[in-house]
Order: sequence, then structure tokens, then C-alpha cells
Amino acid sequence: MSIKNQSFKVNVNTEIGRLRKLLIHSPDSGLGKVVPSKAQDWLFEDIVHLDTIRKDEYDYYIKLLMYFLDPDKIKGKLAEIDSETADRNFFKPDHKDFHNSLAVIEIQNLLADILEDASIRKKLSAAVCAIEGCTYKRQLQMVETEPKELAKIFISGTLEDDVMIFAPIPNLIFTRDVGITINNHILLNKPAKKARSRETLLMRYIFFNHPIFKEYAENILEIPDPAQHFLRPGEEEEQRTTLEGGDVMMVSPDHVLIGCSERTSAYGASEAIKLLFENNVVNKVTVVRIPNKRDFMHIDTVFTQVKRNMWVLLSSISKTQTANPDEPINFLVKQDHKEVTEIHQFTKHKVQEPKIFESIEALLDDISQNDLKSTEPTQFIYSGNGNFPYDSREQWTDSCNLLAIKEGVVLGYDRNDKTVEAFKTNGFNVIKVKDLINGLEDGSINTVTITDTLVLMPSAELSRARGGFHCMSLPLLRDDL
Ligand SMILES: NC(=O)NCCC[C@H](N)C(=O)O
Repeated sequence: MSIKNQSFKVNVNTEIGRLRKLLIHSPDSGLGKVVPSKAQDWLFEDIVHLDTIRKDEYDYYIKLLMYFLDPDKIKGKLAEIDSETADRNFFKPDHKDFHNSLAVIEIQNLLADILEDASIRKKLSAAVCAIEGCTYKRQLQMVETEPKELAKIFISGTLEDDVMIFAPIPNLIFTRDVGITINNHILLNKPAKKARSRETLLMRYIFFNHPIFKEYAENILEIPDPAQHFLRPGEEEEQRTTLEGGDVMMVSPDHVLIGCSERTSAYGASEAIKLLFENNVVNKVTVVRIPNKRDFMHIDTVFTQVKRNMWVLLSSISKTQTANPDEPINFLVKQDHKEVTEIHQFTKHKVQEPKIFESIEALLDDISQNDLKSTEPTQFIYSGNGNFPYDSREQWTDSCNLLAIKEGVVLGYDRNDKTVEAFKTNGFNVIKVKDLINGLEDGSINTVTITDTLVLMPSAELSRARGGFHCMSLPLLRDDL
């Protein structure tokens, strides 16, 4: 079964409203092809063990999403889904027993659906072959390939007989980065890294051609290169117009945050602001410039939202945490502006007078209190409980990159011990995903009543790919808060 003639609602207006639909991509065989010499070019920090990342890690994510977003597919069937005879078929996008959920939506299957149209197969084969430098003969073979198989080839770079014809796109598991839902619009990314450009191409075809997005064709926003782009000197990242989804956060119905980071340039942020204002998508955009380094990559690697009055963040991006002013070194070495956090808030009718926030906490507090009308004081949970060196160690393994499945129920990696302690100190329950799933199956835990919970997800392999569950989700529909 494929998702062909459906159309549905797309709307996300906060980071924490109950999640109803999202795009995901399960680890495909391309992840098992990352080699050490290419790992860094392909933006992985290490090679991963495919079987473990699937069976012992990502499958739990799918099961948990299913209980919350599409329970009929899983409740009462867990033993059967997990049985040896089922052979994980529920989790394999190309298998007839695949879950095929319309709430937990697999990108590979959307791609297979659009490839049934011969003209799309032709255009996309030509485009992929152009960016990957394939031969013309290979291009003609692709056009003749069966759609499900072709979707796998486009993603994994591998033919049916396990022969590689181009590089995989292992980062497609981080669906957040390819596009972002902002109210009822979808903003497509413009990736900074070459390793992610095929993802963008495939997603552009899906958003513009798949029937589920048919009613939103006018609401899909693409960032153009301004005319000056072609005249700017050099090819440095800063001079380019780039934007990746991990740098965009829909924090309240009228307010979007955009990070300026290793991946999103100031030009990218500026073009995105113009698009959002011109199309009346929101009236307020805040640009958060974070230090430009690999560890930080996107703003969602240094902070995410947990509840309307609670955020998890890395203390070193806070201006209030600057070095001791009595230190002689402060007079001897001046901080590069690229190394500090800067916050400018633009409103539609006053772009020329941005409001400045002195610290990330001041901005997040303003969102909690003024945008989201929290009646409780704003709470901050710091990575590694704010203590060196655990703060940076745990940020590196995505302690700040949490996905809220509903307000106050967040998914994070099980390896960030000090951050987990900080959640407990702030009154949160902490539960391993296996225990939560068993509780949801036997009815002792309920998705409606569960509150203030950090769900610990197994992470030994996933964390080597350099992203957490916020990165591994592209929400399409959330309830209003
Ligand atoms: N939003 C995110 O921070 N996504 C994580 C992306 C990780 C991926 N390996 C990358 O470097 O692009």
C-alpha cells in the first residue's frame, strides 16, 4: 500500500504542541556503507553498525511514535511485531508488512510514490545523475527501474546487487534539516554541505509532487540566491546563501527563530526572513547567531524546548556565562564576533530597528512568558548540569537536542547522565523507552495522562551520526498549545 490519493492538514505553530504527524527516514543501507576515510565528508563522526542502529535503537523510536501518533498500528500487536518470524518487516519501508503509517511517514515511500509517474522518474533521474556525475546510459537505466527500487537507489546510492554507483546520503535520517513546517507553510532548506544536496533535491520533488502536499503547493517556500550572490567574491560559507532546518524553530504561532551557524549563513537567514514576511507567514523572526563550529552546527544542537516554561540548553552559549572579567587574558585576546551569541529580533513592520536580546535566556524567557503566556517562572536545564567538562561532552552527544512528542514529554539519548540528573532535580520522571513501551502496551501507562517525562533512548550507534531526536523529526502537524 502506498500513500497516493490522500491529502491532509499541515500545520505546526509551536515546538511542543502534541505531535500528530511527522516525516522520518529509517536508517537505510547507505549508513552501512560509510567508510572511515569518508565519514567526515559525509558528516558522520564515525562508522555505525547498521543492524544495531536499526534493531536496538531506531526501531524503538518508531514504536514509541506509533503509540502516540498511530496507536491502532501497534497496540495489542507488539509481541507479533517483535517476534522473530516477523523479521522486523514492520520497520522495512519496502516490505509488504511495513506499517505504512499516515502519521509516522517514511520519506522513502513518498519518493517511491512520486516515481510511479514516468515524467518525474525521467526528470529526477536526470537531476540525480547530473549532481552525481553518472553516465547517460546509467540515467536511461534508472528511468526504466521499478519505482520502489529506484527510491532505494536514489537514497542509498546502491543497486540491488549491492554495487555502489554513488555516495549514500546517510544524513537523510535527520529529516528536520531538509525542510521546516511554519504554520501551514513549508520552508525548504538550502544546504551548506555538499553531502546533503541530494537530500534537498529529492525532498523538493516530494513536496511539490506528492498528492499529500497537493493543497500546499502555494505554501512551499524556497530560498533563492539573490542576484548579488553571483558577484560576491570567494566561495566561503559566509558568502553563500544557506539555511538548514535544524536552524529554524517555530516557537509560537507568530514567531520563528532562525540560527546563524556553521550551516545557516547570515544571507540565508536574511532571505528566509524576507520570504516569511512577504508571504505573511509570521510577523516576528529572531536571528540567534551562535559560535560557528562543528560541535554546534545548528541552533537545535544547543537548545530545544521542553515545556512552555522549560528549555534545555548549553550554558556556554549564554552571554551571562562569559569569562571572569578580572582575567588579564580578556585584555590580551579579543573575542571574534563569530565566537559569541548575538540575538536580533525583527518584526515585519520594523525590520530596520531590530530588538537586541542580551542573552539566550532572556530571549527564551520572553518567548515563554510573552508569546506562550506561561503562568509559571521559566526554567532552564543546562547540558551536563552546567558543569565542565560534562556540559560540552553531553552537548556533543545531543543532550540539548530533544524532541517533544507532547508538552513536557521529551525524547533524548540515554548516555547524557548529568543532564538526566538535572531533569530529575527539576521534577521530571525519567523512563527507559523499553519500559515505556511495555507500559503503553499493557495499559499501565497512557499517552494522554503522561506528563513531565524524559524518555531515554538507546544511543550508542545513533549518536555517532551527530544528531538527536529533534534532528530526526520533521513535524508536519502538531496540536495548538
Ligand atoms: N538538526 C541537526 O542538528 N541535525 C543533525 C545533523 C547531523 C548530520 N550528521 C550533519 O552533520 O549534517
